[in-house]
Amino acid sequence: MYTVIKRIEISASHFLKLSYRSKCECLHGHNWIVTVYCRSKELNADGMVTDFTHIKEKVKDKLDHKHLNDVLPFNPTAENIARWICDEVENCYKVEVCESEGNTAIYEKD
Ligand SMILES: Nc1nc2c(c(=O)[nH]1)N=C([C@H](O)[C@H](O)COP(=O)(O)OP(=O)(O)OP(=O)(O)O)CN2
Ligand SMILES: [Zn+2]
Repeated sequence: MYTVIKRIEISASHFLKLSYRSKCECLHGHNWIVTVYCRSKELNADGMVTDFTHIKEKVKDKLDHKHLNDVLPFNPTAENIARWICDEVENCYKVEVCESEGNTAIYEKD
């Protein structure tokens, strides 16, 4: 089994729609750290699990310097973002989304 791990930094704003009062309902931004894990039993014809550059493009082109509420069709919590990235990237099985040093969400496929 081969594994590749790609770490990506993103600056983006968001606000959360919540069922309770929270400061996070107000527009604010983070310097997000996203770590994408991909794995495969076999390498492709190029000798890769998934190209690091393609992983970066999928995530960064869509999210960097964007307002996440405008570009994602769901409430942009760290958990939902991790799930969305995992579904977007070829061979991805796990994504960590860190919105600040103390706040990390992880999505992993079963
Ligand atoms: N489970 C989750 N909880 C929260 C999320 C989330 O995505 N998943 N997101 C937020 C907000 O985005 C907010 O920006 C972070 O909240 P909070 O930790 O309260 O604020 P700070 O980063 O400023 O941390 P301090 O400890 O207050 O310095 C909220 N919750
Ligand atoms: Zn936030």
